[in-house]
Amino acid sequence: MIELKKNVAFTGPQGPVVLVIMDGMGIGKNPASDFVKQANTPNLDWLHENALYTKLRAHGVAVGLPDDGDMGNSEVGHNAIGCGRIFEQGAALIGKAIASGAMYADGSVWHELITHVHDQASTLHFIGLLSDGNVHSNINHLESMLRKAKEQGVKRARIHALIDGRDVPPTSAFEYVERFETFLDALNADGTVDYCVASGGGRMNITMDRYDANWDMVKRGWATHVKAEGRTFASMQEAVTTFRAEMPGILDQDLPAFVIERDGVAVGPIVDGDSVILFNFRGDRALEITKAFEADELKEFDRGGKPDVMYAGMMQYDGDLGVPARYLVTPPAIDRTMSEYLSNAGVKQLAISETQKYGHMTYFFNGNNSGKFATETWQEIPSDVCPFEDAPRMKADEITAAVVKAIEGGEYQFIRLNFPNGDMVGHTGRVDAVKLAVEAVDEGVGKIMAALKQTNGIMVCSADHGNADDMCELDKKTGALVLDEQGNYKPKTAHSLNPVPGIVYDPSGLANARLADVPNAGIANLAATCITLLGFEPPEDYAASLVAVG
Ligand SMILES: O=C(O)[C@@H](CO)OP(=O)(O)O
Ligand SMILES: [Mn+2]
Ligand SMILES: [Mn+2]
Repeated sequence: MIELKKNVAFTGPQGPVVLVIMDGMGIGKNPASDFVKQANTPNLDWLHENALYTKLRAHGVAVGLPDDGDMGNSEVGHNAIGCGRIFEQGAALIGKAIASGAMYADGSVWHELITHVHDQASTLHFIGLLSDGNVHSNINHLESMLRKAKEQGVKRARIHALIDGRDVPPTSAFEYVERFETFLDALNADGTVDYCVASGGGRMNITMDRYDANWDMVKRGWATHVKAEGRTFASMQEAVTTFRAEMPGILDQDLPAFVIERDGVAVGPIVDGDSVILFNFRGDRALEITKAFEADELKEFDRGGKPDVMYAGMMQYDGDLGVPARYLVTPPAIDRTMSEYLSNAGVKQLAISETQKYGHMTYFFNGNNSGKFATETWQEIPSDVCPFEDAPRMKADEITAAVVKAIEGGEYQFIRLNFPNGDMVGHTGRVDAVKLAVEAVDEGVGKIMAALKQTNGIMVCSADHGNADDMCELDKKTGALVLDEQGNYKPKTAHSLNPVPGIVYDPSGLANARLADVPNAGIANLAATCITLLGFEPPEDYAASLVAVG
């Protein structure tokens, strides 16, 4: 059994240690684009001046992504925070499996899927996010697989393309649509194959729901991709153009569903005998559509008959549940998480957030496993199903109230929570709402501080990556706002490459916590920090604690 040693110099605070993750609230480079900075945040400002405060890296190789051009995201961020080490993540592992050819080797799942298509004289389908955001998917992976399929004699492929605008600029669809249609034209040019887009829609409208927040999205995705039911167009280009003309200002992520037809017939319903690859590698938004393909019985919606297909995910999405049954690349083996260590040490732990980020604090935090350790309690506050720019406080007040109650109750020694506001509202690109979102988080932090002061507990406050800190496009060289022809800034909906705060607030001072000298500190250092503040010595191979105590 993995164990923690007690620290003799400091055996833990009287009250709990509370880890606050302010999702998507980093430290911006330009105040004009930084709506964390622009918001009224008396509590965070006070902490900046008076608490232990440092900057932490939360993107690129610091969280296991292929390179420092990759923005952080919730999956890799919470993985790093929860397991205290940096694992090479999905995006990097798939890139390597493709480059080495291991993904396509004889005996691989890929090989099985292709053999199935040959044996059944059927169609190979791909469903996934069409962008190079590298958060949920990468269009390069899709293109590599299509080239390989042609090489291996697959005659018919159909792509069900989800439009992004959330990990890439908000209305950048054509960049990917044009690139992809040109790519397909080249593959089809010699007449030996028939590969085309069959359906699609905005990623926040169909298919990619998470944490059971809104199964209607999956229901719409199923109707679109599998049943080929819905509004029809001759091409993806035509669909996007039409929707934009009909709904001025619509963001790519919200585009309605579309089905592609030729001569009055849908080109690619998914039918018995087909092979289906979900080419998204990240699990949260892949688990529900995977369930729709794999489960014998589904209570969430009526599938109207499930085709008998061979289904695979790009990765295994849930290590505990073993979902999906087939996957192309093995995920990082994230083990010995902080939750497991603390559970073995008998530390009672509470994880809490609202639905939209609930799995971040549980499943992602525990290394993409949905199982709970013995001393853990998980609490979900149901999220509203609404545009979050219209309700930027989201459930911050309810989360705060539950955390304060838990602090005062004295049952838990470690409480971890996620405030989704900065990120979820940040993704809408609506800067006024973002300010209100950040202010709601600041108020929550203030109330948690007050409760910790009463109980002699300690707060560690940070973020998983930036978003609200970078709401406008900035010039890559000068850092100045990029303006359009009318002199308006260009809104950004994606995460940022910015660092995030690492704050330790110890109102009683009993831990005698002081910042340690940790070069290149990142969010992976937060696990050892919490363990240290709880009165234990962190595991030797964990990224070092940001503080020394005792
Ligand atoms: O909404 C999501 O799926 C991602 C962005 O693609 O955001 P986060 O990583 O913060 O969950
Ligand atoms: Mn996040
Ligand atoms: Mn996000």
